[in-house]
Amino acid sequence: MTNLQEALKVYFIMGSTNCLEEPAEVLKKAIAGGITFFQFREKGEGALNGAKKYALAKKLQGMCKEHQIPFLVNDDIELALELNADGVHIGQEDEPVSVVREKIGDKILGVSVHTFDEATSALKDGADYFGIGPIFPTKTKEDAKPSRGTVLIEALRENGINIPIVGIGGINSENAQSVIAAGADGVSVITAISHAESPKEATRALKISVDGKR
Ligand SMILES: Cc1ncc(COP(=O)(O)OP(=O)(O)O)c(N)n1
Ligand SMILES: Cc1ncsc1CCOP(=O)(O)O
Ligand SMILES: [Mg+2]
Repeated sequence: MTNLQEALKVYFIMGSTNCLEEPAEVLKKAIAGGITFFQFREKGEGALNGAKKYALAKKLQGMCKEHQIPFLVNDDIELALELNADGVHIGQEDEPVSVVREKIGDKILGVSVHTFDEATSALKDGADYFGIGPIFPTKTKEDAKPSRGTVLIEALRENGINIPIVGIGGINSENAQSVIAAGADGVSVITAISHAESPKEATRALKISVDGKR
């Protein structure tokens, strides 16, 4: 496996409902800007299902493969297995971490955690990395919890928990460095790239911010 900590730096999450143009076009531009990780998250009003969802996932996976970018599937374990994806991302309302670990073997398993207890359970049950957020307010996820800044990331690091962590929720090139400074290894974003006038430039700017060059 690639070094996960390093690979999580600029983590783009997207599905057709997040895009202002063809999803493949958006992904192509994000790849040109330098994303390091990708999650297919086909969710929300108007989301694709069945064969159409599979076809889009397959197309985006092919693009990621061409550029050696890990391709994860959000929530849908069966789709991830069918596609032989690099991994899955699940949250507290999805299937239990231990069950998913059993199903996916040594594929990458990302888990959303919101409290210290959720984090220690997920760690014990086989998570490879944590997604923590919303860090900042977001309109992208309707059922998101209130934003809580970077307190949980800081608490985990202060307690010696060194699993790879990405922050999520309302992150952009202006605030990404503060998430890294709190102890995250990377930032995961939807609209900062998918709704940008130039997804390529937005990705570049995020990368610079994560690398602390501004
Ligand atoms: C990297 C990353 N972190 C958190 C999430 C959110 O997962 P979840 O809480 O299961 O919510 P949905 O994305 O399924 O709506 C994520 N997808 N990715
Ligand atoms: C999926 C998810 N989980 C917590 S916040 C969020 C949405 C992030 O989207 P954005 O980067 O547009 O705020
Ligand atoms: Mg989920």
